[in-house]
Amino acid sequence: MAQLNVAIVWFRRDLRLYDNPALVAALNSARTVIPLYIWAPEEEGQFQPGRQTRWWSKHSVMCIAQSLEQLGSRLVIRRARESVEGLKAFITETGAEAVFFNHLYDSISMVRDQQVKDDLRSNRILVSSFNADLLYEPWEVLDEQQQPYTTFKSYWDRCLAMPYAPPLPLPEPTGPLPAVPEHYSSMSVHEVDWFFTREQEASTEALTHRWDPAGSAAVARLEAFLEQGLPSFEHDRAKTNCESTTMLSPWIHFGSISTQTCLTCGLPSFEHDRAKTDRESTTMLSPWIHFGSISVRHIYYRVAQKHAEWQAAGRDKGRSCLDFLQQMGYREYSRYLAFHFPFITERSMLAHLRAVPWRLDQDAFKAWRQGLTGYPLVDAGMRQLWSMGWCHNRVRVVASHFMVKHLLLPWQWGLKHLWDCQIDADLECDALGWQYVSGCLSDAHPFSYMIDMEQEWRRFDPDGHYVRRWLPVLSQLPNEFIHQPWAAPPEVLEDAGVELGFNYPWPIIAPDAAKEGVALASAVVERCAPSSGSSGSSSGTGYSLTPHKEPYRPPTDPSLMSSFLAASQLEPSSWRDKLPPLYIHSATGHPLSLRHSAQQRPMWGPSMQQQDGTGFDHMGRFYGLYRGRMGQQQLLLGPAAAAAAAGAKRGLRQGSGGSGELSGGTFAGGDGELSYSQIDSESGDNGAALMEDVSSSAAGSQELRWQQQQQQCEVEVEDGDSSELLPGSGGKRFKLQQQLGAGAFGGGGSSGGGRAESSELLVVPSVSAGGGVGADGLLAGGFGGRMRFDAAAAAGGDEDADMMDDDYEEDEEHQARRYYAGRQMHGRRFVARPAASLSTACSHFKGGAGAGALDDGAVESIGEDDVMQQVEQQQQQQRGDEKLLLVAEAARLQDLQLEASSRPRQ
Ligand SMILES: Cc1cc2nc3c(=O)[nH]c(=O)nc-3n(C[C@H](O)[C@H](O)[C@H](O)COP(=O)(O)OP(=O)(O)OC[C@H]3O[C@@H](n4cnc5c(N)ncnc54)[C@H](O)[C@@H]3O)c2cc1C
Repeated sequence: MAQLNVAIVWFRRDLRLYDNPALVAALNSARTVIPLYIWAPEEEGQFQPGRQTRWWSKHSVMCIAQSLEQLGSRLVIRRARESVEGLKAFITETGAEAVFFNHLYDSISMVRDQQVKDDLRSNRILVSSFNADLLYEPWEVLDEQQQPYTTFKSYWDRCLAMPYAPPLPLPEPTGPLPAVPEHYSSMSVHEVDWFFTREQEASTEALTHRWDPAGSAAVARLEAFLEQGLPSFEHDRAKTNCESTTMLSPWIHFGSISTQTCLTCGLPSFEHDRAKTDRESTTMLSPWIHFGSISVRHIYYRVAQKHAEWQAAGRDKGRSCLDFLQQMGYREYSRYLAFHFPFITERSMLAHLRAVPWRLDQDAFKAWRQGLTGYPLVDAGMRQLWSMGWCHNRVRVVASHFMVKHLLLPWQWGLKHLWDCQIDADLECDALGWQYVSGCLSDAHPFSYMIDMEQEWRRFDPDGHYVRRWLPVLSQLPNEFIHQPWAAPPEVLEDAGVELGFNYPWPIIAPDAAKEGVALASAVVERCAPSSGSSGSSSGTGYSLTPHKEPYRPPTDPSLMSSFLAASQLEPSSWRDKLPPLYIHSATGHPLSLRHSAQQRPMWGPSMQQQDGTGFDHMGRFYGLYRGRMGQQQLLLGPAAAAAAAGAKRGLRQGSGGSGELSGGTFAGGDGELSYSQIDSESGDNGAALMEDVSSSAAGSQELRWQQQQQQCEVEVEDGDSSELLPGSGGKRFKLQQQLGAGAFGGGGSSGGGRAESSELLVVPSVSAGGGVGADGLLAGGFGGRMRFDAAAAAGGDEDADMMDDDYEEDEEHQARRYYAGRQMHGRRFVARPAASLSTACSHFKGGAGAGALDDGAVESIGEDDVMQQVEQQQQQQRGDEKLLLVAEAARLQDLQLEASSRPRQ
């Protein structure tokens, strides 16, 4: 019987109507129940939602708002800097007497929720909170001494043996809900600033084609999994390609699904299928689970129900069911650890693991993020992640393990990167994953353990299907070499069109060297390990059980490290010198930092290797789709185009990565992802603030610009024929004092050309188009420089590739038309599209279009008239050498500005 007049249900990551105890309690307590959602990302500090999560939040909130409306209620959406303030203001406005919400377990939420309780209770407001996220609350599952468990097995065994079952999922309220009075204003979902910028929002548009955040979609996925995936989960879950798991995590996270719906899709084979990388062996439900769109209790009981059905039918699928539930158990455990040890997002659970002498190498980190490590399984995973925001758990394990062990990069960096780019980004699960792969938990492998990469690919992607899908540049390699292109004989590589160091990197580190590095680092760690039973550890496990949130510490604890160094009589610098060398490529193919040049491998091959644009670019990134708008025209561009497009827009801080990542294929190779690499955790800055700082990340690399500026690179333009560069072509040549063509043009745009011929940059019309004529265009280009170079040659050239600049001046109309034609050049056929000419006219798409020009089919719906119209604009804007000179000058100025803004802060 309702006793109160007005109560508020505060929705967070429990975005569903069924199995929502806070909603039920409110409905039972008050005559008017107001569902409230407060968007206050800033209060999450450095873990405020990443780009992908923002997209999901928006759509998830839209779904719950619709569901509430269907029942006669209304979701009130408010914006606040801090939820507490927003909540208090709304209570004052409504005169609410009670607030109901469901628990969250990350440290930021726990602190905030406690503050809410204290604040409201001191104002005599009733506050009640409930468990809607877990089978058991963390404080329910304790050992005999009433202490938390610190190994998963002991924890999960206890959960399975609990004397009482997890709460049954509550049904959805039936009948109409109390109406929310009109005068309580609400933002519409579209008014909320979900994203940092409009460009960022646009960059997530492609997610719409991949994901449906509605709770009903999660339920459908779960049901399908229970029928098709679960029976063989025990064997197949390691198939990493994609859908062998539920992908329910965001729904569950936001609470939009309940367990009943979940339990019928891939469950029967879960035990066999879940680890296979080349097909759908797991549920892929993680994003829904994360957002609570699906309830974990619903999943739990649907699996149990399914198990009972199979048993009754004489089918023994117990192993698969248990294996699957164990995955859910890991999620439970992540919250359990976060509750009892709230520092797990920042510090190793095992104290001595804080002594790992990390490499702190931004270039290596960047190569890893961009999928340019030269290890196909790792690179494929990172590209899938960029493209979909999701990849199979096994791939996450392999990729993160590679980062931590092969590259010796601090796991906290990886955690933040995944936080930014995963669609199911979930702080507790993310932290648990990283703590495990880094050996930071007492039941994890020790730090010295390294997974056998060969065994991984033989087991999880034996035929290379997964790698072929996400690294099309390697797709023609025979199975034998698909996972180790470096081992293929030259003729095999040539037949497959793979040019190591050019369209796919050499391995960033040799396996033996990686082992050496880990052995060295392990020596430090072991030295710092507490002896069994020493103080500071719990039960001899080495755990530091400090039960409160500790302040952030640098990845390598200096005090631990210095004691090791003192003991071993090593200087810090000499220690670092002992680490094995890395070979690093940038996204633009530029050798960012080639240390140990004596051992340097051949990096670059001939420039005309690129095929005729059937779906991948010169660095092996393949073309998907990027949707953009130019006037009324809908554009579909490849990732290079997207990269450039994003890069072209000055002030679009996250640059090409933002666009690239949505480009359907893989990531675009831009620097959007720099946002996290730039995060200085110690300062506690968040992604948003730092994106502002990464102003030079548009299309090229901050490092490049910085380096270039150091070397005072100058650009000059020379008239004349560039036949040495490209027989028969009549392009313009930019001479760079240094080889840093990329830097000279402020972006990847010109880097292809610049790098291709070492110190010379051939400027052909499409490069000027793509590389940028006009201020914005200077940042255009992305990594497609070389492609534009080729494309331009092909597009403008005759059979002997005779082209460009003169024709360009004299006959732009003719040239524009020629972009439609396929051309022969050096025996290769190029199909050049109007994009090249389009690029010159559209300030937003300048660079990309140039790249798009090569990409057969990447540009759609561009009529010839449009091209001509754009050429007209182009004629007005840019003419010949003078303009190019201006461009060069503007580029230099821009670099100066970018350099100033990107200079490391003091
Ligand atoms: C370095 C690293 C980072 C990770 N970051 C995240 C993250 O941010 N968000 C996230 O949801 N998962 C994370 N995981 C765990 C795991 O990779 C995903 O949960 C899983 O791949 C999701 O796919 P699925 O829904 O098909 O899983 P299924 O196998 O179908 O499992 C069903 C559900 O169980 C949970 N689950 C499964 N495996 C794990 C696990 N190892 N740890 C915790 N929960 C699990 C998820 O909620 C998942 O949706 C991370 C793992 C690693 C190694």
